[in-house]
Order: sequence, then structure tokens, then C-alpha cells
Amino acid sequence: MNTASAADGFDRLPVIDVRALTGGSSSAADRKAVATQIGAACRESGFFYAVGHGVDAGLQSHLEDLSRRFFALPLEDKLAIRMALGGRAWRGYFPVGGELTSGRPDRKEGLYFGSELGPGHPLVRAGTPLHGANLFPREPSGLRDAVLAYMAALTQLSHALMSGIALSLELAEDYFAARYTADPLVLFRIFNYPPGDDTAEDGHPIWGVGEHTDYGMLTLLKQDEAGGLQVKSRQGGQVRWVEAPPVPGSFVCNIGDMLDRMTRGVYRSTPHRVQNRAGRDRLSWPFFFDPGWTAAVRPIESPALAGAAADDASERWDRQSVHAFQGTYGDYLLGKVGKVFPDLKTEVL
Ligand SMILES: O=C(O)CCC(=O)C(=O)O
Ligand SMILES: [Fe+2]
Repeated sequence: MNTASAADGFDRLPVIDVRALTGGSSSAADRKAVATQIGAACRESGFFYAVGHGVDAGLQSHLEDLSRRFFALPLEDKLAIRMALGGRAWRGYFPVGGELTSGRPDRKEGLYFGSELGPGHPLVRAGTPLHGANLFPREPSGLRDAVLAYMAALTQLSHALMSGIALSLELAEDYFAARYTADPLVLFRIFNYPPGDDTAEDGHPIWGVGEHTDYGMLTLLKQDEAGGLQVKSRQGGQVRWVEAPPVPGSFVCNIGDMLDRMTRGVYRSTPHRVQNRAGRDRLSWPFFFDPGWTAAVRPIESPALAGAAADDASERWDRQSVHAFQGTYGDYLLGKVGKVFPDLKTEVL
């Protein structure tokens, strides 16, 4: 077993070919071999690049093209689907400065999407936050179909990667599907980070996204050529920010707070941030694959995690422990999103 842990620090993020998990006809040994690589990455940095994932390149470039066309529209057209109009479903467009990931406005604009649920869906009928219909722009009109097709493809890939993560923890391949993701919470965002100065007039650095960890289970990030994503490595009290540059045809995969909680900190939800220094727009497409809203997320019992006990609250960006909280994943998530969109919280929740 690989005994690396985040405490050792790291200087690069591995590239893992996940074909054996996504194809239909791989051997158990091949699946286990991929799972072992994923497990080592989750222990070391909580991040890896997935290649050989099988998500159609044509769909991806189509989505990229449509996304650029949307952000190029006049602000007023983009605001026609502003988040306040998405109500409790928390969908739509937010302008630059509209989101405060770690207490200060991020320099990014974006679109929020999620599973497309009609008014008859039980969670929508019950008024559950973050569940409902998407707000799609009128232009470019193809964005709706591209987003829905992309979310479907990434949902399938996430299930496959979670079966690898289960194997890496010496669990049955359907461990997560059986407990948490039969009906996953799927959130998808399209971000545009415009170029600009690194530092504000008051001397504070300006981030595209400030330092944070992801809240859920697994994030799959598509990024364009611009670069700027950085991952926090810590070695003996020294912090180093490791670049996660674009790797063609890959998704950057990272684990979120719920997997950190389930593994008692052995698989880390590692802080990361973005600063766009490319001198042009940077686009990214993070896809979040999370436990169902009503799931109570519990520590995993597995020999692979024997002896693990973590409370990292004092080190975390938000000074909160993912291990101590009580409640469902929905409760946890709501506490987080309320902080990053304070105005919207008052308006719609
Ligand atoms: O845009 C990126 O590269 C990262 C975005 C991110 O970290 C997030 O949305 O959680
Ligand atoms: Fe993130």
C-alpha cells in the first residue's frame, strides 16, 4: 500500500489513464491497478489528471465554443438569466465579482447548472434548495443540449471513477453507488476568468477563485489552455502552491470534503485557487459529483483506513472541520453556498 500522506507534501499531480474503469471489458487486475494509482494520488495530493476517460472530444469542443459565445454577449443579455431568477434552484448567470469564495469577490463570471428536474420531482415539490430547472440562455441556442449531454457523460464517468476509488479503499465497487450516489447531487458550472491585475488597490491579491476546498465528493474539471489553477502542498509547515497546468484531453479530478470525511482525512480535500495570468480570458468547466441531498455521510469502515483519525479544523481555509459536522450533505452544502452568495441567500432561501 502507498503510505504517502498530504503531510509529506507533493510537487506534481499524476496523470492516470482510467480506461480500465470506463471500458466494459477490462480485467479485475487492470481495474485494481488503476484504482491503486488513484488511491496513491488521493492520499498524496487529493488531485490527479484523468486521461483515457472516453468523453467525446467533439462534444467538449462544441461546449467550449458555445461557452465562449455566451460570455462574449453584452452583460445585459447575460443578466437575462441571472441567478436571482433561478430562485431556490440556484441556477443561472452571475457577473464578475458576484461570488465570494473565501470572503472577497472572485474575478470570474459564470453559469450555474445542475440536474434538470421538473416541477413534479419530489425534491422540487418539497422546495429543496439547489434542485429544479436550469436557466438556459436564448443565445447561443445550442448551449442547452450541449450542457445536458456533457452533464450526462460526466455523470457516467464519475460513477466509473467512484468505483475505482471504492476499489482503492478495499471496498466493493458499488460502495458509493449503493449508499450515496444512486441519486447523486450533480452541479455543473461554466466559469470565465477575465484577465486583469494580480493585486487590488488595497494591496490584497485578486483571485479568480480564492483558496477553498470543494464541498462534495468528486470534482472533474475541464480547463482551457490558459492555466492558473494552483493546489496547496504543505511540507513541515511550509506551504507551496503547485501548478495544475492544462494537460490536453484530461480532466483534473479532485476529492471533496465528503470523501475527506468518509476516509477520516486519509483522502484529502486539498485547498486550491485560481489566478489567471494568461492576459486573456480563461474558461473552465467544473463538474461536481456529490452525495444525494438527504444522505448522512459517515466514516468508512475498511482495513485500508485502520487507525485514521483526523481533525484538521485549525489548518483548513475555513477553520471548520468536515469531521465534526452533524447533519445531511444538504445541510453542509447549504451552509457553504450561503456564504459565497450572501445576497442571493437572503433573496431566495
Ligand atoms: O476553474 C478552476 O480551475 C477551478 C474552479 C474551482 O476550484 C471550483 O469551482 O471549485
Ligand atoms: Fe474548487
